[in-house]
Amino acid sequence: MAKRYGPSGRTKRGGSQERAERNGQPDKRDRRRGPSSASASSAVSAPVAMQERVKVQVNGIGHEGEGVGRTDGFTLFVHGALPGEQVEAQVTGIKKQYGFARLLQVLEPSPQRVEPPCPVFGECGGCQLQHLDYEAQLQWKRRHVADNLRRIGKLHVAGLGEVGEGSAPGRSLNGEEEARTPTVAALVDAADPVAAGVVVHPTIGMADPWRYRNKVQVPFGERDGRVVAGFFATGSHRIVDAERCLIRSETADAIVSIVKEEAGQLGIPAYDAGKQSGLRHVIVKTGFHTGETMIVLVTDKRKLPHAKELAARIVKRVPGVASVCHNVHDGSDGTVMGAETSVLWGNDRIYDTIGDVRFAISAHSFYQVNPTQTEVLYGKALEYAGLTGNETVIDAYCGVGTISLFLAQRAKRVYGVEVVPEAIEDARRNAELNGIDNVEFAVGKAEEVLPTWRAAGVRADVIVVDPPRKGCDAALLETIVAMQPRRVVYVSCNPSTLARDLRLLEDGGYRTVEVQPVDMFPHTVHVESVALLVRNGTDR
Ligand SMILES: C[S@@+](CC[C@H](N)C(=O)[O-])C[C@H]1O[C@@H](n2cnc3c(N)ncnc32)[C@H](O)[C@@H]1O
Repeated sequence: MAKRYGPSGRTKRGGSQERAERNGQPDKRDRRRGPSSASASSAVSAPVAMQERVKVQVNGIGHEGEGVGRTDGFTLFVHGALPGEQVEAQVTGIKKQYGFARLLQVLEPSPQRVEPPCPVFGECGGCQLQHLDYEAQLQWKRRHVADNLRRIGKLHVAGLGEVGEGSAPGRSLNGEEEARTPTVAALVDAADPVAAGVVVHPTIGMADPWRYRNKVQVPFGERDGRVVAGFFATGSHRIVDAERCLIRSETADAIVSIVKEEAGQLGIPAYDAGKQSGLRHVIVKTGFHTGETMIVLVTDKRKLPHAKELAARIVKRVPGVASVCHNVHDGSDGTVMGAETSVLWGNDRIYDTIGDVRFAISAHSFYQVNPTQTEVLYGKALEYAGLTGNETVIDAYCGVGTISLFLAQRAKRVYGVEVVPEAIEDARRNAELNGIDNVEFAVGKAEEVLPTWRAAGVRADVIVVDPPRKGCDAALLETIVAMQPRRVVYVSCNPSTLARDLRLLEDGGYRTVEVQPVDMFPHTVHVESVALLVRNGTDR
């Protein structure tokens, strides 16, 4: 008889489900998560009723890591269920085209189901896939990228058939499908690579996919006169008190406990939304290669009582602390830090290296959070750029210049553009720190700055883009097409906007040669990838 898994606290409902139940209206995200657009226009009357217990055959993974399955042909989203499983679930929300259900028990478990090692998995909003074997996570991420390229980008993906063929949207790659997928080497060596289609490589995972984050942001609060610190429960601002997190370092775990303890002893209050006064977040950043640590204490008021004493006590107990800062954030805009930061102890920045390049990291700097995989990702971007030392390269969306400086070591000249002025200050400082003088940074929107560079006579051989989740502005893509670089390297944290943008570039005369997914965020649904495009008529 099949082993039965109880729902436990680990299979709690997700945020969008709660939202949908609250207001009875599909919000934007709910609409996005519906079944395939092909059937979206025809209303289907649901064959299930609220609270009904149903059997669901699960065949996919949704945007929030939930199982996507069917009962009587009706699509249900079930948190905690996995592809290939049959589960019993209770219907908790019904829309025209789909519904939500709470997992009651797994009747036929997937062979890829594993026991999540974290005791708060499902309750915490941080990880979504700990119950799926790591190899299977990597396979799903590859498939997810390929599906997006095919469905949204209308690209011919090597080995995965044409649009409309094969798997349903969101369907996971199971072992059988993986076995049918031709090997990458076979595809790359194919006599006609254009006809073979875009090669989506197997996701590059981590040898040890735990404790990988170099930055954590821990919310602090008060409940029943007690300080709580941990993470926000899925889809809410309720803080779940937790001392350990398996994707942050043990040092970060220890630091958070120490701050909690010392602040308690000094009588420093934690943030209480009603009273709005006290310690709101503790941020810990660590240089992976240097071991240097920065601790940022975020409060809602300018005054942090016993601030220096607290900093001194932390430094005494934590080896490797190079900086303790105080940041004031009195808003409720959903961001963690405000604009004002002062140093309580040590320096205003720490240092780390990526490859041979040294970077200064301040309290505000954006810096990739998985240092091991960042080297893999940037290494791929560098390989795809195909530099010989004679090229002019543009790095759009350059942040603090990480990719720009990485590329500058192999290019004639690199131009970086970024919209945040402080990031460009950091980028210039980082160039100086490394004695790199063949880079030029500009503040502004990439879609506005690139046309001015073009007008000024800049001719790019390679353009690298690394946009935020919403992808590239269409005006930027048009400028790229007009500038006709030999290669475009697209680094993306969102496969759907990647696919949309690749379509525009393909229509503008580029060919997507290959895409490499890199697992920057193990145990989450996030997928990072880097794509190589070449101008039609050029060899890769
Ligand atoms: C995913 S990050 C990449 C940063 C950098 N490449 C790295 O790896 O550290 C995207 C960056 O694009 C910047 N950005 C957002 N919109 C922009 C725009 N329209 N033009 C230029 N930069 C933009 C953000 O501030 C952010 O630094």
